[in-house]
Amino acid sequence: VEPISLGLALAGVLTGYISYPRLYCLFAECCSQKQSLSRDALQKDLDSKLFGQHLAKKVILNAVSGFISNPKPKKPLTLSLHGWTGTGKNFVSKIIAENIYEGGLNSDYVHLFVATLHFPHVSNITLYKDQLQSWIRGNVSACARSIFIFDEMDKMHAGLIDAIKPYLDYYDNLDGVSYQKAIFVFLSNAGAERITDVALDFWRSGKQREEIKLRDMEHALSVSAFNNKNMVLQ
Ligand SMILES: Nc1ncnc2c1ncn2[C@@H]1O[C@H](COP(=O)(O)OP(=O)(O)OP(=O)(O)O)[C@@H](O)[C@H]1O
Repeated sequence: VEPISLGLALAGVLTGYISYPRLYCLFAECCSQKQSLSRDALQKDLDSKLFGQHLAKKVILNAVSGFISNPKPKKPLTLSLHGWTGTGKNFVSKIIAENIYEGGLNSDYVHLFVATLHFPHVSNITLYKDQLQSWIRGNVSACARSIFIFDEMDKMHAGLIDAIKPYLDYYDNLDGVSYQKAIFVFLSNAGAERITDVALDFWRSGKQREEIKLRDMEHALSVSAFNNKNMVLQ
């Protein structure tokens, strides 16, 4: 094969690879890869991996699959998961991430922040706030379907929570960026005592754990939220 013909053929393949996104996405992770999510696959994952969390399973399945299948959501999806340590909050976030991006938590489009690790010093709050806002803005500009997971929300400075709040609202765009397809997951131990109290009350009255309804928890959590400035649900 002549060098010129070979060069032209290679250039043609390269141009096709770069300009035809689906081809490119066969070899590299793409933001648009999983614009649709399999509800059945998510349900199967939740059923087979997550135990004892019937309420979380149901809410997460409906919220995540409904949100991803909506081509024009009015606001980002915000999930706030509460419970004692070791109840599966990080675990379920990983399941959600894996069902949206093949790389799961390692995906370029999934961002995990741990309050005590990433924002440890109260004296640096202004700096953290600027960095966090530009991180969110930059990543959503690059990929509208970005996922942000905030662990230890109950230990996060209230000023930083305020910095995130504008992105969770019904804005078409903020400074030229639309956040409506993004997903924010907040993990917190706040409200855990109330959740345990409700479960204990059900157990004491001889009821099954699965009989606990979302409204039983919502009431308990709203009381907790009212008394805790770091609860996102407020
Ligand atoms: N409901 C559950 N079903 C199945 N496995 C679970 C469940 N809860 C916890 N696990 C297991 O325990 C491990 C630790 O749980 P995980 O890190 O998700 O807890 P957490 O609620 O995020 O705790 P923390 O508040 O300390 O961050 C998980 O990786 C998983 O293997």
